[in-house]
Amino acid sequence: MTVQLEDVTVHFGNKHSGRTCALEGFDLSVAAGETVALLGPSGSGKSTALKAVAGFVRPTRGRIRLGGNDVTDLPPARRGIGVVVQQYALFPHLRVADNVAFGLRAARKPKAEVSRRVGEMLEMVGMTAYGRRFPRELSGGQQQRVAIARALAIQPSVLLLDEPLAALDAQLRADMLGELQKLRREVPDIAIVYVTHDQSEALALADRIAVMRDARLVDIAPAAELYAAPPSAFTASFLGGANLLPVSVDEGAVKVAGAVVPGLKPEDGKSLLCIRPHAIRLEPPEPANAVEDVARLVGRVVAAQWRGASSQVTCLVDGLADVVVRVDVPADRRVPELGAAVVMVLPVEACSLVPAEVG
Ligand SMILES: Nc1ncnc2c1ncn2[C@@H]1O[C@H](COP(=O)(O)OP(=O)(O)OP(=O)(O)O)[C@@H](O)[C@H]1O
Repeated sequence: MTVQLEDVTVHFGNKHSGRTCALEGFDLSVAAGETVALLGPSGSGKSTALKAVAGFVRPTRGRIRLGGNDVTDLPPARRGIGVVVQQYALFPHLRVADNVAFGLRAARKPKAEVSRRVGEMLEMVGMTAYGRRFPRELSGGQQQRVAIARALAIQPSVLLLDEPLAALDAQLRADMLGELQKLRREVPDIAIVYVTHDQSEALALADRIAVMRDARLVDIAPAAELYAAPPSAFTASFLGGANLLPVSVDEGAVKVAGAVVPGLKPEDGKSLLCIRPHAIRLEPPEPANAVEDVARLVGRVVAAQWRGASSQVTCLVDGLADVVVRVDVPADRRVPELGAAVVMVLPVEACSLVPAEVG
């Protein structure tokens, strides 16, 4: 079932308590079988958008449609949506199987159907052996799996997930991410909206990513496209921490700090060069092989952080005040000393141009 938010605006508070605009003119359409991640910094309006779809907040303006039907005025329980939030929110006094059965019983489904469906759901999330336990007797990851089983038991055609992995440690998060990928294959027709501030979750799960900032949608595109060719400076740095370097145009050539970026064509209104930290190579300052399709920036190392599989090295570029370049140096390459002069090699196929921020 398609989920549509049309020009949705949500204001909280009043003139006494102070008004917050949590969502402003928000448009989004999620097709049946599609997963869209809402990605953005804290307070950007992601949860509010999701709550508007679930019916937990009432839009100040705009409409919510499910399968083409206007549900803006329907209470949450009548929207037929599965919702999973960050803090599991299982009923503590009910056993696992009863938690999963809750929505089916509320809908007065026959006993045999309830027990068959609960069995299927627990099997799908690998929790068959835990049906008689109480939530407090489960780990965080197990509780979250039960929460997902409960949300899916009512066979919703829309599933809303609000930071479902945020309360889990790194290993569990990775395991659950795998489970969610599996779930998508098992319920292929469901529309999923996935709220996260974690770009790796968004990249792993979403068909499309909607990047949000200050109550608005900034960019929306297929995940790979948004990563490879971000349309805005904000998305470039939020998704993958891209470097953004000011360019000048000289006789039809794009230049960074006076160095030509061969093969890159100037584009109207785009004055920043975007390149990911892992795409840059560091070399000692020696004469270059001129035939390479690369830009070469001269500078020096000002900081280095070891991160296990790689080190992040921060460099300043000669001739570019106040601009730092972050470079990921893989563990098998030598990390230059602090203060060392280096050449940052920018392969042209990894460079794109984005507009500078306005306002
Ligand atoms: N019930 C509420 N009353 C008043 N203000 C609210 C309410 N809920 C959210 N807000 C405000 O609306 C804005 C958007 O909040 P929202 O929870 O949608 O952000 P978010 O992107 O989901 O953030 P996070 O990643 O921190 O959960 C914030 O400024 C928040 O303080």
